[in-house]
Amino acid sequence: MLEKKSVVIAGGGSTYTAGIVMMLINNQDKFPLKSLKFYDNDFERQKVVADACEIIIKERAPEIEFVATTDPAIAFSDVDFVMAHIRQGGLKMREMDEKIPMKYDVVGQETCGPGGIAYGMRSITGVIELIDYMEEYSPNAWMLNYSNPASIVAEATRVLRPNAKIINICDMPVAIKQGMADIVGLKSGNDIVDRYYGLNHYGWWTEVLDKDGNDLMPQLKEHVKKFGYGPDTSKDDNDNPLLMEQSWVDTFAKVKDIYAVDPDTLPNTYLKYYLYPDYVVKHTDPTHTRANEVMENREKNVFSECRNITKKGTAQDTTLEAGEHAEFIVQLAGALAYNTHERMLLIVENNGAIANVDDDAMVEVPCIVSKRGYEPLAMGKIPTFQKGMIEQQVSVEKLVVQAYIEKSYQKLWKALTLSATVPSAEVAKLVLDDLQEANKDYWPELS
Ligand SMILES: NC(=O)c1ccc[n+]([C@@H]2O[C@H](COP(=O)([O-])OP(=O)(O)OC[C@H]3O[C@@H](n4cnc5c(N)ncnc54)[C@H](O)[C@@H]3O)[C@@H](O)[C@H]2O)c1
Ligand SMILES: O=P(O)(O)OC[C@H]1O[C@H](O[C@H]2[C@H](O)[C@@H](O)[C@@H](O)O[C@@H]2CO)[C@H](O)[C@@H](O)[C@@H]1O
Ligand SMILES: [Mn+2]
Repeated sequence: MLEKKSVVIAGGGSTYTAGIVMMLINNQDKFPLKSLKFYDNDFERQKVVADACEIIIKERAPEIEFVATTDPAIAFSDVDFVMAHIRQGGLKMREMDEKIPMKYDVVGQETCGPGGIAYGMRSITGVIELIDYMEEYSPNAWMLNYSNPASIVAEATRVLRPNAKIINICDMPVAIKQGMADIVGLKSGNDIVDRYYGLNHYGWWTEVLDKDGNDLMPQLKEHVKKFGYGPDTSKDDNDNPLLMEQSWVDTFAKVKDIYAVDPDTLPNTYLKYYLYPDYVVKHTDPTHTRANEVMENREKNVFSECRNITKKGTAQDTTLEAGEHAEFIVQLAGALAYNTHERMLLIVENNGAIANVDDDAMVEVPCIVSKRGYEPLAMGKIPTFQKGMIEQQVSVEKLVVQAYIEKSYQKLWKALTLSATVPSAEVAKLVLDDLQEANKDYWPELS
């Protein structure tokens, strides 16, 4: 009989909250809950999701105590896990992050390049606040953090709260592994055992095996060479839900060109922003970016379905469902709670995991997760190409965090200048000045 746990979801009004609730409910045999709380700093937004989730819980797992609140003392008391996914500034500020760089023909992206840097400068404040609430009200709890940009958030928490029990995570490798499983005919990404190294949204696979130890890389490389992580276009058998959206279809297909640069490894999709920034700019509509698509699709759909459930008073035929994103965070909580020793990709302090990268870099590598926390696996020495890229990007992320702490315009300018997505210091300054103006309600005042 497993001991029941209590969870607070921070960012209760997120478009991902309902999916995590569905996953938690479906996993009551593996991760039983005593209580589930929602916390958000926007009462109205959270209420839409909370009202629907209250109905879902009453219908499917009425034994779980449910509370939604904007009061940190209520939210963070007596919990074992904080599952965090806040978006400081909301999707409206994401739109700014994406559109401002595009004015100067620079990649406009949520987590990469100047947009990611701008978002990082907003997120640090919010995530540090959540850590402080957790440490005040439930000092033994773990925070499992999805809030982006995960690399910059991870570096900030390493520096500002070095002893905090926070694990920063990303679902992109999880989604890619599901894509790999589809390519080789395995059921799930969980059937894959991998070796991977890099930073968040910036990494490479060196080994992909099945559970019997068979090497899947040759088959995957044959596929990726032709189709990236997209489906074989000669067949009509794609059922990956992510590939229902054209922008993700394009991203998965572009992996073909990322792979061509280093055919010894298999890449993370996000490397396209650093290796092909000119292509990305050329293929982005500066007046209608991904933030617009998310507001018009995922946000609209989730919120209208939640309102629908509340209006009907039942969720019996709901379209809300749990995906890989929810599966990963619930699986991680289960591994920490019940000592499963599962192998998972986490964003952790390097300390030798990548032998020829600085110890204090926040890297993404496979870890063994148990009641004691996580133990990173040694990935050994990496080649010159990846080492050079990683050192450049780690420096960008460190400069952002230093700029935040020291309130330094100069350091932030250096961070943008050093990003592989930005062509010159001059362009970096133009983009930075516009981002600073747009973020004046969120960033520390820089001088
Ligand atoms: N790490 C990953 O791989 C991964 C995957 C998917 C989403 N995400 C991240 O998850 C987050 C949520 O994404 P979304 O599209 O659902 O965003 P969203 O805007 O729909 O939801 C975020 C919620 O956080 C709340 N919020 C913002 N600042 C807050 C604060 N300081 N304290 C408490 N609540 C706060 C907002 O009111 C909102 O309800 C984003 O940071 C996104 O980038 C990360
Ligand atoms: O543009 P968005 O908001 O749709 O996505 C941005 C996020 O993209 C990645 O997450 C994917 C994930 O890989 C996939 O499994 C599924 O859950 O969709 C997610 C996006 O909707 C990325 O890892 C995140 O960091 C981004 O925020
Ligand atoms: Mn991610």
